[in-house]
Amino acid sequence: MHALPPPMSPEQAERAWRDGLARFARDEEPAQALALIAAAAGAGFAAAQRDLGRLLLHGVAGSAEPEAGRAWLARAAEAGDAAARFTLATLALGSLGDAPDTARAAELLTQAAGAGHPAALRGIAVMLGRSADATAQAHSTRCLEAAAGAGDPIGQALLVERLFRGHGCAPDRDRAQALARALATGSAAPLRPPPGRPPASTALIARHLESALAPPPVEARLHPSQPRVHVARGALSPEEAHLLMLLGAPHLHRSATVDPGTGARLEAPLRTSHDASFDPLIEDIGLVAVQQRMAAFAGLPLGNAEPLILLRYRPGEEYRPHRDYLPPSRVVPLQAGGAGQRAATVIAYLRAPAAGGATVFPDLDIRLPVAPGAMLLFDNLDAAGDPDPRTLHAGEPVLRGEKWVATLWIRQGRQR
Ligand SMILES: O=C(O)CCC(=O)C(=O)O
Ligand SMILES: [Fe+2]
Repeated sequence: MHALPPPMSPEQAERAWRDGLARFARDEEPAQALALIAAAAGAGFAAAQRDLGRLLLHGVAGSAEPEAGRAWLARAAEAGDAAARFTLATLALGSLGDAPDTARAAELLTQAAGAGHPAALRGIAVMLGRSADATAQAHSTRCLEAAAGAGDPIGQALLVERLFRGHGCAPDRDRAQALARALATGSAAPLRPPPGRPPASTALIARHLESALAPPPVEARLHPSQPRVHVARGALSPEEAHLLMLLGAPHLHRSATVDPGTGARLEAPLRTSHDASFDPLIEDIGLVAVQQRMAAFAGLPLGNAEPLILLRYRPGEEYRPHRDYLPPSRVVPLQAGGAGQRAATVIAYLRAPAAGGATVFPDLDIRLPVAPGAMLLFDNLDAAGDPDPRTLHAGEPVLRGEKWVATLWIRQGRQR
């Protein structure tokens, strides 16, 4: 008979959890580190349950075990852990390809925000900030103030912009500048502390989440029949565009293409931009909502999408004429249980350069200048589901300023 391990006291559990995290931070003995955190989780320590859940979800010390990960996160959330609630909210919104459950996401977000969780407060702020309604705007600014006050650097950067432009609040350039200076020097700025209760009701948040996931109305059908080339304007709020840039900027690197023969990474003149890929596991409500909206615009589930890619073009940089569908050697067909071809591409335009950078389709005689906040959808396959060579397209060289976009390549079948 196996002897059961002796029960852990809460103090011992906390010590095991901290020890496990420290070992991860030092990059030593991940299996032992995981075992320590698992022991603390088993003893009922909520923070350890949350971290174990996230480690299993990410597959950090072994292969990913998403179901077990979710179960541990649920236990931590039940015990009141705000960060676990926030992680579950991003999952409920469908970051990993589940059908979105906005009511559940709103409930979890409200709870996490009520406990002062910075990213939850920021997520609510960005969602409510999409609305022109004055009450929603006021709630939104309060949440952003609270996120910034709780030390969230992205919330602080968004708040600077809001104060500067007077979006959702009175413009206050002095305070915006003081805050920007304080952030640049890393000193603590005078900010409002996080709230002791939820800053907006669950019902209000659920309503705004619902509309944030809905497909934007098509404004122009530049090619109405297959392959569709459709445009929606004002599909992203300026704050959402800024959020994507802030989240991805630290991870930008020189774009590369893949050699179709060898699969090797090539820094080719085809694509001279910088890019960053958003791992679907990144926990951010605004990031999930934008991706859901992009997928909905294409009429395909987000679960079929590859990771969203952020692209930045500086003067002289371009994406020369290319097609987005993959060489047949890199496609596992649907019938073989794979995700199939890249059925559609959705591009979200985040920032316009001062000159240049239009997206063009030479064979369809289409030219789309960059309009921040717009989304472009095009099919890559013909009506029979085969690659359509007429989808040849390019990002023209940027002449002045910077062009930022985010591209979602969506497969025929489940990818996430
Ligand atoms: O930047 C552009 O205008 C086009 C981008 C593009 O073609 C892509 O990301 O696949
Ligand atoms: Fe492309």
